[in-house]
Amino acid sequence: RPKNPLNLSYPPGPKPSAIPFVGNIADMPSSQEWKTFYEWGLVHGPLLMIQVMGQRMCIINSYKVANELLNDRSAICSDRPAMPMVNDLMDWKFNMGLQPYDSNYKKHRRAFQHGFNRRESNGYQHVQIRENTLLLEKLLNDPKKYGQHLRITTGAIIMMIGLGYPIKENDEFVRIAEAAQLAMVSAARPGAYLVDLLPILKYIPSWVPGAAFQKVASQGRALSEELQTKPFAWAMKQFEEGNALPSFFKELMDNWEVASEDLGEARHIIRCATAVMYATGADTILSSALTFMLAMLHAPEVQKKAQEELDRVVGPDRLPTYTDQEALPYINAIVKETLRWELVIPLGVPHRVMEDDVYEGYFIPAGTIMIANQWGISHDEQVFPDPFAFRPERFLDKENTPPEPNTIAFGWGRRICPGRFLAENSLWLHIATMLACFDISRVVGPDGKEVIPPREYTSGMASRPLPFKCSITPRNKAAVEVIKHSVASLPELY
Ligand code: HEM
Repeated sequence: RPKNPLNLSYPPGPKPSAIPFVGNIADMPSSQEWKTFYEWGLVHGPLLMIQVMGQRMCIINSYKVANELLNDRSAICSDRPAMPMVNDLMDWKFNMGLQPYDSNYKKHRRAFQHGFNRRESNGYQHVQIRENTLLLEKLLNDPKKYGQHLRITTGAIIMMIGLGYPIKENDEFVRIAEAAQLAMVSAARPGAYLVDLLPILKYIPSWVPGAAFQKVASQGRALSEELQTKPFAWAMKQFEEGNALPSFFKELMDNWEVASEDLGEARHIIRCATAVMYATGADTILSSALTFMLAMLHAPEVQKKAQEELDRVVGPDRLPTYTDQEALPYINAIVKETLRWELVIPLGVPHRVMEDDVYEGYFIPAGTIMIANQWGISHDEQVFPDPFAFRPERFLDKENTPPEPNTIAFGWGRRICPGRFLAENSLWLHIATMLACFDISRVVGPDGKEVIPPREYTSGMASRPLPFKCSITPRNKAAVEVIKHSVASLPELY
């Protein structure tokens, strides 16, 4: 087929190097890529193209363009780039999020959609309520360790929903999942490892000087193996003994045909899906919950307003819960603003175009990698005026409603995050109950002044705030009583 038959121009972008082939490699940022890509957008426009070692990549910095390319043309834009470092060397092929858009992927996706559609996701609210109530108690007793408590809570929620597994202190499965996830996200940054650009490198043994990635890869591979086998073996045993609690795993085992007509294949898909579930679910929810805490230190007036709403609608005698959702518009707006203000996956997960395409007169050849700069899109001041401020009010303006941040933060088209309903449920409950019970405030520094922690985030495919100090104190006696009473009324076991 003739390439670019009409000789159209490619989308604009920063000028490539004069050295043939290397393209824009020298321009590629090594951290916080989304900020550089956002600045490029201001110079070159909402759709730009770069080229690195012969690989073309489009970077999208606008909601409209992302919708038109990644949602409306999802049928030709849902493939993933080959990521040899992660997929082959670290053996993350089990992760449907990284699989090419083919019939195998579609089976994995179907299992996930079945397990986490809106109705199924709401069916796990009792898990979120229980673990969240236990979190409030921990924060009452030991608020300084909030980061650690939150991590354990999100891990506990995911393990229970995914596998029906109650985590223990220093839990082995949590350790495996966290270590594997960390290895994966740091390797999956666009261009983090040269091997993704030069796939031939994957055949170089690890003792060759400069081939450090081989060592990283072999550690990653061992973790991936543990992640796929150990928790699954535990869950299978429970299932076979008839002791399995309701979970994503059990739902799929009971209805395995949704994954495949063939039992052997269905089991394989279920094993992969449960491993993916806790590899993708815990860290992402944790990151958004931490962003909320950080935002409260930046926008104390928001916290006051939210607490007024909670006092008026819910009152001092009980915790807010899911049935209050509709009556709490300001809390709902905070959840939206949390998803917009800082992004859990700032550059999304890259898509890959499967057929030549033309957009607004520009040529986009098949094989181009499409990166939606979700951070940049969420900070487009044409769409979200005063984008760096944490201002939930923007979602309450009936005349001028901006796009819903959950249509940005969770990605696009046929690849949109299948865990989004579950994630939003967790984040909502966390935000509503934290604001009902606690004042989240700045600590006072040695100079007697309040410290506002900077908005500093880790680099990598998934991003979260760097550790920051904050003070978490019960709002009043009633809040302490409500927490204690709620914990006491929890059933002893699931
Ligand atoms: C605040 C929390 C979360 C955020 C912001 C988030 C965001 C995302 C994004 C941006 C993508 C890529 C979509 C695309 O390619 O355009 C994605 C994919 C995915 N997410 Fe999430 N996610 C979150 C929580 C979860 C949870 C709780 C689960 C599991 C229950 C989950 C499972 C997945 C899976 C399996 C994929 C791959 C989908 C595919 O390639 O078809 N995520 N997520």
